[in-house]
Amino acid sequence: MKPAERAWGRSRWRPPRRALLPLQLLTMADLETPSGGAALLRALQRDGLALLRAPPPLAPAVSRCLAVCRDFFALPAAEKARHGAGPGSGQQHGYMSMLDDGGSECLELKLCHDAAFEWPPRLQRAAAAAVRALLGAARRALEAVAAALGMRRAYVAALLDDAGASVRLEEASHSAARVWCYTRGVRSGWHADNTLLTVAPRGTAVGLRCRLLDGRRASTPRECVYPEKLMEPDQLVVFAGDALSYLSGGRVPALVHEVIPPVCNDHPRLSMPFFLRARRAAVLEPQAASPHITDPRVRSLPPLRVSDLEANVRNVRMSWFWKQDGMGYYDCCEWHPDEK
Ligand SMILES: O=C(O)CCC(=O)C(=O)O
Ligand SMILES: [Fe+2]
Repeated sequence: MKPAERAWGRSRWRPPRRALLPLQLLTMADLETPSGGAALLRALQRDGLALLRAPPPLAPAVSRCLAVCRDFFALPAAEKARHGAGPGSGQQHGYMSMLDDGGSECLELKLCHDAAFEWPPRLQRAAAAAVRALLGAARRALEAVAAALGMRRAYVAALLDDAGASVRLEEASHSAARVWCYTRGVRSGWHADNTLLTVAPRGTAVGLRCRLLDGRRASTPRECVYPEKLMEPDQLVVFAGDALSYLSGGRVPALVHEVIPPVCNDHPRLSMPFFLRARRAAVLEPQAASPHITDPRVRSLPPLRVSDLEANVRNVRMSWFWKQDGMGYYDCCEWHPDEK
């Protein structure tokens, strides 16, 4: 043993855990302070993602929801199909099977469902607790980032109108959790989410792979990170999607990521990312959000309806100047089938 190692072994001092992480780790209390918000923004800009220690009720609520969902996914296909609601004003939600092409299936659990949606038995209460906890954390993270960006608080709040279930669905925020079941171990494909922010507890197995931003070209594993390898059960990974990226005029990049689920049909990987989205009818206006921005490229960004961003009309999500920098970070991105 070398002397330095012996000294280390005797010392009672241990480096703080966050020093071991290549990723920024924040608490909910950090988000209440300007320096915490600035640290989250810096991490989203530098790495593309950050870790957030969630409030104590979150982890048990998510585990309970995943346990009920696991039972649901084990049901016969015809029974599961009864709990899907096709695209409509509230968008597709409930059960969706992509087993034939993507090898996965999921339950999209929204805050507001349209009348066609029938909850799977036992799921509603477990899902509501988990979704509410994830929504709370995601909103706090968004408020903190928006404040650090100097965005108008009232503008951002108005994008997220989560009024009760009786509202018109087009006018309601369609934030949602997706419980994914990667039944056949097929990779999801690289993509950026269409969200303002995505927050996700770790899945039941490691599978999420993210392109680190300063890696830029993501062709080698060294430039990617599997955040779930670093995460504790009470932590969330937080990253931006294209809606926040647009609203910030590219100051916050949307994280490029994919899922490489383990191939194990008996114990498929389950995950529960939460997508914080604006109302579908809302219009994203970078200048209105941040009137102090003088960059002419940002000032010339036209207002963009959330539903157009989500439908990726005329490939709008690849047209923005910060995606044209030639560095390849956004290369090879695919859109989810329901976003085409
Ligand atoms: O399953 C996961 O961990 C993430 C899924 C994902 O990236 C998505 O639904 O957009
Ligand atoms: Fe995603």
